[in-house]
This record gives sequence, structure tokens and C-alpha cells, in this order.
Amino acid sequence: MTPNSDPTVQPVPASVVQQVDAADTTLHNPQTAVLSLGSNLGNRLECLQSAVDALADTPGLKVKAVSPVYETEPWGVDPESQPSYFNAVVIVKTTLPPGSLLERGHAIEEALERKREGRWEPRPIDVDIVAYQDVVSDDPGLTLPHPRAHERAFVLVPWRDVDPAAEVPGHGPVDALLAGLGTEGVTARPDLELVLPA
Ligand SMILES: Nc1ncnc2c1ncn2[C@@H]1O[C@H](COP(=O)(O)OP(=O)(O)OP(=O)(O)O)[C@@H](O)[C@H]1O
Ligand SMILES: Nc1nc2c(c(=O)[nH]1)N=C(CO)CN2
Repeated sequence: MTPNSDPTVQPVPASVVQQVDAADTTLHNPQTAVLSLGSNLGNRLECLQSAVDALADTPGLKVKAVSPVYETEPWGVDPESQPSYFNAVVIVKTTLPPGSLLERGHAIEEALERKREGRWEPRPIDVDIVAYQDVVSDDPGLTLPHPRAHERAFVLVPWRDVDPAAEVPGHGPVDALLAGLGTEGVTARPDLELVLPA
């Protein structure tokens, strides 16, 4: 069958294609997103690096910056009850809309065998979307900015390293948030480094 011989396939008028493209603001216009990576099970540095590599391998996404690595006290649980985390922040430019970026994060978690157990259980990798441009959304499936990012020094400290002027939409400058929160329990690990794939 030649491409146009199927009578059920109607050509899409150019004006419709144009309207659809214009409505998808991400398509020609990459957006900046901030991702938080955390690991407190297995080889924590390798898990973070695998996540960075997988992000860099994602069509429609370019990794622009990778923060230094921090060793951090488990937040939200008894800090003695879990191994310490390694945390880092990655800045990306992407044509993926927020929901697709979340799906990609989940796929990376699955590939690194993260089990979804109780809340804040130890995990080999966690990929959270901290912010997507200045989008604000209270959808529980994807809340933007991340609903707890502004309370987490383990997110804000590495984020400030790669973007000193960063702001959490609706919460203000990262620097000011950190002045209030303090940085206790967030320790630089200059002996460790994540590599940004070429
Ligand atoms: N900004 C966001 N980034 C990642 N997941 C989000 C976000 N907003 C909402 N979610 C939803 O939260 C659900 C639980 O995510 P996850 O298991 O990573 O939570 P957690 O890492 O244990 O805890 P926390 O959300 O406090 O970081 C996800 O399935 C996702 O749909
Ligand atoms: N230090 C630290 N604590 C956490 C982390 C994390 O990445 N680092 N992630 C959590 C759930 O996302 C809960 N607690």
C-alpha cells in the first residue's frame, strides 16, 4: 500500500500542525529543570553517576551542570536509623514536558532497582524534580516546585553551588532559605566527583 492509499488516513492540515506546535511551548523552547539525586543504599557514588549518565542519555535533554557531592544525614527519619545519603543536584535543559521528565526519573529509579517501600525508606537512587522553570503546580502526582525542597538543605546546598542566584518558585532565593535553615548535617565530599558525560 502506498502511503496515501489508505482512505482512513486524512492529511493533517498545516494550520493544525502549526497550532499544535505553537501550543507545545517546550517543543522549540527548551526549559530549565532542577533535579535532586539521592542515594543511601549500595554504592552510593556509582548510583548517582549512573543516574547522571542516564539523564545525559535521554533524548530531548541536555545536562548543563552537575553539583559537587555531599554526604548528608537522613532527613525526615531518625538519622541513626539509616545509612547517610550522598546527594547532588543536576541542572538540565529539556524539551520534555514535566510529566515526561518525571516518567524518565521513575524509569531511572527502576533501572537502578529502587523498590517503592515505605515513605523515606533507604533507596539506591531517588530522582526528584525540584523545579521546572518557574512552574507552580499542586498536582500530587507532580507538585512543582517539589513540596519539600525549600526545607531541605541537602537539596539547597548543592543547588546553590551550581546556581548561586537560584530561587525556589514561591519560596524565594535559595541563599536566603539556607540562611534560615542552616547547613548542619550536609557535609561536602570534595574527595568524590560526579562526571558530566561529554
Ligand atoms: N516534584 C516531584 N518530584 C518527584 N516526584 C514527585 C514530585 N511531586 C510529586 N511527586 C510524586 O511523589 C511520588 C513519590 O515520590 P518518591 O517515592 O520519590 O517520594 P520520596 O522520595 O520517598 O519522598 P519525597 O517526595 O519527600 O522526596 C511520586 O510517585 C511522584 O508521583
Ligand atoms: N539526607 C537525605 N535525606 C532524605 C533524602 C535525601 O535524598 N537525602 N530523601 C528523602 C526522600 O526523598 C528523605 N530523606
